[in-house]
Amino acid sequence: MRIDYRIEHPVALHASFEVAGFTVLLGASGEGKTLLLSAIAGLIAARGEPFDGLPPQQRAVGYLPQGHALFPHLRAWENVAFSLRGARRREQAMQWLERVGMAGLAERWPASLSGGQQQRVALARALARRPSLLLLDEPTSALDPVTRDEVLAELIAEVHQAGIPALAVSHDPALAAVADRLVLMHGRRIVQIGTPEAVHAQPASGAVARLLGLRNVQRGRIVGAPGAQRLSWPEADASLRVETALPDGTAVDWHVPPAAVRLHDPAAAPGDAIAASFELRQTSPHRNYLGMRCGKARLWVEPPAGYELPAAPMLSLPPDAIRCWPVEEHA
Ligand SMILES: Nc1ncnc2c1ncn2[C@@H]1O[C@H](COP(=O)(O)OP(=O)(O)OP(=O)(O)O)[C@@H](O)[C@H]1O
Repeated sequence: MRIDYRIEHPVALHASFEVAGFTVLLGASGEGKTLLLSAIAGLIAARGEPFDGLPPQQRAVGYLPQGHALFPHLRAWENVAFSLRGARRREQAMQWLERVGMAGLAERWPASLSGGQQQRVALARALARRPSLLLLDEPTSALDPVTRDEVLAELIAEVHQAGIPALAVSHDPALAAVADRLVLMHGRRIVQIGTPEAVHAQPASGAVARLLGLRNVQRGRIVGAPGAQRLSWPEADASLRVETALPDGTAVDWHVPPAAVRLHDPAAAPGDAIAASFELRQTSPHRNYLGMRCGKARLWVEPPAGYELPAAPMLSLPPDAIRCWPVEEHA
């Protein structure tokens, strides 16, 4: 389904993109993601397709606002039945609750349900309207990481099974990772669209790289003519070797993958290595990162297994591992 909406107030925003399967619109706080969903749902004044000019109740959207917004004075099943009409509304509501694994808690009040359970009831309520488009505002924000992954897996399975295109807006890179399609918003416009694989392989800008949650996105400037270029990194008072076609003086966002950063003992460090000090360790089941302070900046390093950090480590960055993007005007 093609979305094309233009908002003038309270901020100017234009978004045009295709929603297919589980589509995630990723954007920083304040970009206008909630406004866009409200516009599509008909809750604020805006022009656009689909649903242009229709009052909210006539728009075939299932909208899950932030915090789920269940009616507190209605039981779980009554929340789901809210938009249903006819003698079978209770039965139908129960069928939707069954689908999201909540039939056993149908008589509960929203306040007695966990965040994940409320989310499922809200999803059942949105689906019960038989929408042609599902809108989800920050669907993972109220959930702890374990619940988040479970609820998300169910949500996506449900979206795929129901065959309803879903647009989720978020600034959570974890949500972006499970999308069928990613839409990146920066500076109140769409800056990149693609599968998570394609976007991760080629982020269009430093802003996109930050939105994807990449570690080690820094600011700098290209200095020198092609062939003899350096990357000036003021925060660390460093000048790095770099391979780029960008001209002398270009302000850049740049990125180096943590696994590409080399750690050295000072006695064996290359001439242009940067002095660093250990700040923190971040360990997860599959990854082990060291946060290293370099002047005013922190660089994340992913050392080889069993690596013993020297007392005064030095860091070097292979030029071919550094990716540079010109800084955008509005960045
Ligand atoms: N009713 C309003 N009056 C004035 N400004 C508003 C109003 N609602 C939103 N804004 C402004 O519009 C911009 C976009 O807001 P919006 O809530 O859509 O951002 P968002 O991308 O959803 O952010 P977040 O991720 O923090 O929820 C923000 O700068 C916000 O301050």
